[in-house]
Amino acid sequence: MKKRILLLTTGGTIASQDGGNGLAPVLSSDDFLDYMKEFEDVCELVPYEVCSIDSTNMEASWWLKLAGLIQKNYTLYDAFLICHGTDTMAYTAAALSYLIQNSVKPIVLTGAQKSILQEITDARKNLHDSIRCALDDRSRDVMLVFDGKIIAGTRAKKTATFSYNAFSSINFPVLGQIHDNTVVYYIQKDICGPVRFFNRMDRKVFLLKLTPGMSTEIIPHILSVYDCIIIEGFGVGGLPDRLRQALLEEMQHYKAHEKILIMATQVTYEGSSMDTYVVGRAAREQLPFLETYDMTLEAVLAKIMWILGLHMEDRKEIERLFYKKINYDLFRNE
Ligand SMILES: NC(=O)C[C@H](N)C(=O)O
Repeated sequence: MKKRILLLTTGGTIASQDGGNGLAPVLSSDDFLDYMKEFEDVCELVPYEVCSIDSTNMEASWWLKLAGLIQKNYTLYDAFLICHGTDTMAYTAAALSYLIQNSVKPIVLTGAQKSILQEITDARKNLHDSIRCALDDRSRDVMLVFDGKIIAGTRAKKTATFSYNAFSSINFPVLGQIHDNTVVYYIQKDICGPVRFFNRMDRKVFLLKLTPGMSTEIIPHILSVYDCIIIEGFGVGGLPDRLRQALLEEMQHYKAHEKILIMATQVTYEGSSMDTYVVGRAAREQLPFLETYDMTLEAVLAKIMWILGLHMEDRKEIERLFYKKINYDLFRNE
C-alpha cells in the first residue's frame, strides 16, 4: 500500500518570488505537488497550507497549530512533511520536538535557501530528500532535513545565511545523511511508549545576551513581565558580579517556581560548565538557576516554553523535566 504523507506548507524562501519589493511567499501548497511528480507512484502526498509567511513572522501560535494539525491527522497519515522558512526553522523543529513526543511516525521539516521557482536552487533536492526521509521505515520523531543532512529536531541551528549548507547539528552528530537519493542512518531511534501531544506553551521567556559591562537596570523590568530569563553568558558560563547581585535582589520577590533563571552560553559549540570558574560557582551558591549544558539555545527556549506551559508549581518537577532527555536534546550524563 502507498504511504500517505501530509504536506504542511508555511511559506519561506522555498515558496517565494521577488515581486519587485523583495522575496515573499507566493506558492500555494497545491503548487508544491508539481515538484513532487516523481513520487506519485510511491506515495500519496496531501497538501495543506498552514500559513504563507516569511519565517521571520513565525511564532508559538503557529507551532501549536502545526502540532494540533499533526495530532488531528496522526492516525490518517504515515508521515508529516513541513515546508518552512529557514530563518526560524530550528526553533520550530525544537518546539515540535517538545509538543509531540515519542512519535514513531516521522515529522520532517525542510526549506531552502533559494526558491523552488528558480532554475538553480537547493529547493528541489531538499524537498525530495525530505520525502525520502519521510518514507523511510527507520525514520522517527521530529527531524530537520537540509543539504543532505538529517538532524534531530532539537539539535539544529542555522549557521550560514547564504550557503546551501545552512544548518549544523550542534553538540551532537547528524542522525544520518541522504546520498544520491539513498537514506543512510548513523543513529537509529527506538521509541518506547505511546506518542504524546501537548497544546500549550508559555511565551513569557526572555533571552538576555550579555555584553561586557552591561547595565543591570533592565533586570527588575524583565522579571516583572517574564516568567523566565535565559542568560546567554560568556564562554563556559559565569555571571558578572553586578548582575548576580541584581538578580539576587530581584528574585527574592518571587516564589521558586514563579521565575526561572537559566544559564546558557553564547558560544555555539561545546556547551556550558558553570562550575569551572569562581564567577560561575559564586552564582551557583546564591542563585537557583538551571544550566543548559550541551543543549542548543533554540531547544532550551522551546523546552522551557513547553515546561512553563504545563503550569507546575513544584520547582523540583520543573527541574526534572528540564534535564529530561527529549529527542536527543541533552547528552550530559548525570
Ligand atoms: N531561506 C529562507 O527561507 C529565509 C526566509 N527569510 C524565511 O525564513 O522565511
